[in-house]
Amino acid sequence: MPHRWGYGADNGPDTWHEKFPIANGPRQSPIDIVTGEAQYDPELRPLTLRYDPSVSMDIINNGHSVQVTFADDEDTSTLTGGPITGTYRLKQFHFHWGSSDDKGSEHTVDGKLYPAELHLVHWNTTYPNFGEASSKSDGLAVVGVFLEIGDENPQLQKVFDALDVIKAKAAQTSFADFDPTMLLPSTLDYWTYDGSLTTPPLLESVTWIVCKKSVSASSAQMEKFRGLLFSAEGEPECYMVDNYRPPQPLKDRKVRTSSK
Ligand SMILES: NS(=O)(=O)/N=C1/NCCO1
Ligand SMILES: [Zn+2]
Repeated sequence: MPHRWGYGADNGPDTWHEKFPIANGPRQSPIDIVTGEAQYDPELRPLTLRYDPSVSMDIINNGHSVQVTFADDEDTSTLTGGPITGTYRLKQFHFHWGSSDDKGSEHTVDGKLYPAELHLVHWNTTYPNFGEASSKSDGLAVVGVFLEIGDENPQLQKVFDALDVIKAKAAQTSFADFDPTMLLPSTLDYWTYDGSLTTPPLLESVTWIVCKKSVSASSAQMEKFRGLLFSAEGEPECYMVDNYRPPQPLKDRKVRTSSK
């Protein structure tokens, strides 16, 4: 059985470079966002996120995260504007979280870790599909949203309610009519930089768009993420926690901001 990547001691982020040498590449993600270093760029446009709930399909435990997938054969759920040119289609969203509320996000802000981070993954429609786009330098755009501990989030609750039936790796269930717009913060000011997937194959094809404003989740809701398993049915149970890659070197990159 191949030695699959994960977040454990013997297959975690520090080992990924063995099979994915790009792990030490020039534009890896996530990064620590040093707010004082971010450059305001007046040419950055507002984000336009137009999502159609009718194309949400299912929710799956893929062994690394919980992921909601969307039908992406038409421009029904798209990202335009912001730092990108053209139209990017929503493929899926997923989360990263910690074993406790003091960690879990992938990006950090002035060294601050959030309890979780939502990633909305989009691909550039100048390419035929996600797979092709994922190997191009401008192929993907991921919108990151931080989750903070606060009031219970009724929109997120729909995701949490589905988790009980997808506890083990590879489990999935239908997840129709979900509008991811409801997961977005009230204002869409953002930081942006050129980066990579934060999970293998770590391809350097992502324009990162990290929202400045976070959304809330209650501690009880956060606890529900931690009930998921990295392991499949019949395997020794391994709880899905700390499924985040730590910040990587900024190297020769600048972070821009859409607002002063
Ligand atoms: N955490 S991430 O960079 O969004 N990773 C992925 N992998 C496949 C799609 O998004
Ligand atoms: Zn992610």
